[in-house]
Amino acid sequence: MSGNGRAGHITLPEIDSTNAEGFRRAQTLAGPTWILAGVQTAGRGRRARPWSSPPGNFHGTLVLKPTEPPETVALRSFAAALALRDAFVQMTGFPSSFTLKWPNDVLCNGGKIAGILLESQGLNTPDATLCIGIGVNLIAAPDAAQIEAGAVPPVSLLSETGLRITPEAFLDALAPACDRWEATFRREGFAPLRAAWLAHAARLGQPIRARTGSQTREGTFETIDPQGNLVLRTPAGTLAIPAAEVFF
Ligand SMILES: O=C(O)CCCC[C@@H]1SC[C@@H]2NC(=O)N[C@@H]21
Repeated sequence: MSGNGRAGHITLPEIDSTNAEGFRRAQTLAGPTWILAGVQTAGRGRRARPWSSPPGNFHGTLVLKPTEPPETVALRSFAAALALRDAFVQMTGFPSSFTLKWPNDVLCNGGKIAGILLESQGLNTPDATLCIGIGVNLIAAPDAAQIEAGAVPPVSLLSETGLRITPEAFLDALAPACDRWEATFRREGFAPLRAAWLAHAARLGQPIRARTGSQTREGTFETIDPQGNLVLRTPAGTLAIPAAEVFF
């Protein structure tokens, strides 16, 4: 997602979190930069969950300096999900295996293979930083016992396809895919990303549950709207939900 040419790469053997490192380095970086780590000792997931980060899996962060307002910056999670799916399809040749789960998980044969954590600081200021953190279970998935009841079970690329892909080889596919979706987003806005995302959405038109705080709503997954909200048709009416945990 460099926008103006290829992003730089920094590879580290071990770090607490590539997102944390992205923020520490942000003001020293000349332009968009990938930070790749062999191991994370404090990998973080969405909703303050830990992210299992063993050697052989992909743990990387793309550090950007966005100039747009927060609601536009947030839409880059869809660009990242689409880029991830493109990279998986390129590496495996199995397009039908990879689907997208709102807001920003990538599934393989219905199991969670990758997650995205967008974190930002100082948006709307000259020091604005966006860290797009991406974790991919290339060779190992966390134990299903560690996962919340009802959540999509984790899988690895190795378990699902038999392919052993290194993190470096994965980045070679992912970085250009991110650049392509970033260029599309800048040129044409969210509409083409929304259309592509919906074309690969898991459970579209089907019943799902969306948990926001202590409230869980059941309904039909209608679409995502032009702001990226989940649109859920419920007996009480149609809701546009900006943030939730989705269960199938
Ligand atoms: O909860 C999720 O699904 C998102 C997981 C994101 C994990 C990645 S691994 C690289 C980057 N660094 C982190 O600490 N987290 C993200």
